[in-house]
Amino acid sequence: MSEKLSDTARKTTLEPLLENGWAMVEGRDAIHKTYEFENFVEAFGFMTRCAIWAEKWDHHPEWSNVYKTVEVTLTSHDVDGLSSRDTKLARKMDKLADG
Ligand SMILES: C[C@H](O)[C@H](O)[C@H]1CNC2=NC(N)=NC(=O)C2=N1
Repeated sequence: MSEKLSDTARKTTLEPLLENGWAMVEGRDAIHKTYEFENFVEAFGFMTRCAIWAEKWDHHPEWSNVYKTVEVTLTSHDVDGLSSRDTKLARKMDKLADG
């Protein structure tokens, strides 16, 4: 359990993500990103690496995969909105997607 992101945290931790391919989801306090990979194995490998961190941090993405595309939505269900667990997981996912 944590708290919804404060206005200050939205400026310091959310904005950099919004400049790096993440976007607010319409009608929800949630962020979304579409990752494109070379092929299915790269996409599924990314999901496997993310899943290990998600489980370790007990924070789980809403996501789907079609061939080499992975769609990710992050929000914190327990606070019904964005928390620092979402920005932390988003940064990790961006790192894992890079290599
Ligand atoms: C009991 C357990 O800690 C909760 O169900 C966790 C698990 N993973 C979660 N993931 C996300 N995205 N939001 C949550 O509120 C959440 N809660």
